[in-house]
Amino acid sequence: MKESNSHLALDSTPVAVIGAGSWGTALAHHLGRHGREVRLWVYEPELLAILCQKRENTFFLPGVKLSSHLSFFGEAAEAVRGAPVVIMAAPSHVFRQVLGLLQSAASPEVVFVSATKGIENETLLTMEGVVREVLGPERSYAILSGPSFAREVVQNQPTVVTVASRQRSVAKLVQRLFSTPTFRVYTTFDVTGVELGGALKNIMALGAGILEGLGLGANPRAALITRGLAEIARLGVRLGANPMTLSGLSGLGDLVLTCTSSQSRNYQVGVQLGAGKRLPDILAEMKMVAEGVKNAAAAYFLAQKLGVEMPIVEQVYRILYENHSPREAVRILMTRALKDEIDALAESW
Ligand SMILES: NC(=O)c1ccc[n+]([C@@H]2O[C@H](COP(=O)([O-])OP(=O)(O)OC[C@H]3O[C@@H](n4cnc5c(N)ncnc54)[C@H](O)[C@@H]3O)[C@@H](O)[C@H]2O)c1
Ligand SMILES: O=P(O)(O)OC[C@H](O)CO
Repeated sequence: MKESNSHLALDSTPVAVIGAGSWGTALAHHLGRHGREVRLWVYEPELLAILCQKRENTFFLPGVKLSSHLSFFGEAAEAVRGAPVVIMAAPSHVFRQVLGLLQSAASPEVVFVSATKGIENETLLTMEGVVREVLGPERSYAILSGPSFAREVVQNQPTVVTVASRQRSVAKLVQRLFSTPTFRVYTTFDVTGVELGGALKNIMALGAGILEGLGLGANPRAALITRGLAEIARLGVRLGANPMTLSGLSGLGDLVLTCTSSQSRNYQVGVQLGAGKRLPDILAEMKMVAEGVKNAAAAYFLAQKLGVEMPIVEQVYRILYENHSPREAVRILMTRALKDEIDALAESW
């Protein structure tokens, strides 16, 4: 992709955040409290009314008085009109549909930043692919990802993430936009690696939760993180990612975060599955998204299509969609053909 916008600079024009879930709200608040005007698009009309009245996202991030620099919009096209940067924070299964709502209003020069971690089920594309299909191949695009729970970001806990763009000037612009003394942003060119690391760790977090729900200990969790990373790298490298990216913040960093913290929604879903609860019952009680649930199917089919071995993803998929027993899944993983560890790792790295 050509460096067409090396002139990129940030003025005081408001930026848009599309999606007022916990992450979109946290990112908007983060920018707002550092003085940037932010237009936040809200999908639910009831939530829009509450935000306008109380400046609190009672649906997805309750208990936070949002920055006075935020304004709230029910029309996505209105929120993005004139904005130099559009931050997409809609879940991956509606990302394409939401892009369609704002397509005609976004200027051709706008920088799209995805804060979404996922793979589209129907096309097996990450969000970069979806943006290019919907808006055209020449759009400036970046992905912001890494270990970052929304709640901790609003609490100003030190958070370190990565922004990837195929255009260095775009990555630098997004780095400048978000960086503060408590929110540190690294840059990279490796969009594929950053997007796959973020999407695939959600499936591993489901797996770690399942182990916890089964009452298994710390040993299997450490094994799952390590072998999970090997699987992520195997698929990532096959799709052109730099393996070093997968051991960075957006890969290993986010994998460790979500496989070891009950703050992770994916981990929480896994715990309930491991404890014997049925997936439809778990999802019926959740307002928030656990991207790994849909992404397990996308990753499983992507791996099948490419002939990449992903045994943990396969077992998580079978538990979610084929009603397999979590305990049996552990048995299958533990009794696979015995291997040399270095040979097995060398396949992926
Ligand atoms: N929450 C976090 O801590 C966090 C951190 C980093 C990245 N992310 C990623 O951010 C993305 C958004 O997740 P979230 O955690 O903000 O969501 P959330 O679970 O907090 O909220 C659900 C979101 O989905 C939206 N939504 C539901 N149905 C919709 C529809 N039909 N059309 C448009 N929007 C619809 C809701 O409006 C809301 O914004 C995900 O890809 C997630 O992996 C989340
Ligand atoms: O709550 P989760 O599992 O969706 O994880 C949220 C973020 O991706 C953590 O970086």
